[in-house]
Amino acid sequence: MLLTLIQIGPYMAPMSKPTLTSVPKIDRPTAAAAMEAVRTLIAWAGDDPDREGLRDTPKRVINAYSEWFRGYDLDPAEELSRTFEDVSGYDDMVILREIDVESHCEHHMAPFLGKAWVAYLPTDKVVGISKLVKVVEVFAKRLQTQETMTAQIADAIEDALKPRGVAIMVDAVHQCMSTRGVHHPNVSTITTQFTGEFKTNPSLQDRFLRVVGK
Ligand SMILES: Nc1nc2c(ncn2[C@@H]2O[C@H](COP(=O)(O)OP(=O)(O)OP(=O)(O)O)[C@@H](O)[C@H]2O)c(=O)[nH]1
Ligand SMILES: [Zn+2]
Repeated sequence: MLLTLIQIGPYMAPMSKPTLTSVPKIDRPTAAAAMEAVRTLIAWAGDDPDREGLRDTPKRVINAYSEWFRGYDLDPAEELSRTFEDVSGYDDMVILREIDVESHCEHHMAPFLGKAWVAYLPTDKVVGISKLVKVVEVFAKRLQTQETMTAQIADAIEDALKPRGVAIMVDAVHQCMSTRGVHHPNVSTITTQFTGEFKTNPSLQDRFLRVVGK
């Protein structure tokens, strides 16, 4: 699956065919223009952007955006570039449980919050376990669908480590469904992506799912 890119406004430059994990190349507007856009949204919501309590809000919002969307400036391949080969023949799956996921849906820009489980079957090398958490972060800190994010995490690990297989599960609650729209706060969404032996070997897939406990 490839990212669908829609040509919008003056910020989108012509680009080459994207890969699953690439980001659009755009000319970013200035901080001043972004803060002006926040003032417009405040007024559109019905409040006065010059009111004392709201005067610093545009600055706070763009600072918050820099945190929530910092994944556009991060490269998953770089996070996974340092590997270790001396693992004394260890060749079974490595699983990271319950990695916190804080992302934003690309449809409403509302948070979706949950957990990710990341597993891979090493070939001749392993990667530092914190780097796998960082890969989840790279993709979570972008505007996402849960399906795309799940596939991108698997793809980045596949590309970098060439493992015998990758298994990813994400379980998250979307605030666009809990605080608006259908208002169902107790629904969570589960997505999975299996590659290699996790896809072809049902008993390996079962072991992963038992660890996850779903
Ligand atoms: N598949 C998928 N859908 C998502 C995700 N995040 C949000 N959505 C859905 O995106 C859809 C957008 O639907 P639209 O009809 O275009 O927008 P809307 O009128 O705001 O829809 P409602 O949320 O149903 O009010 C909604 O059904 C959301 O629940 C996601 O990660 N994956
Ligand atoms: Zn949404």
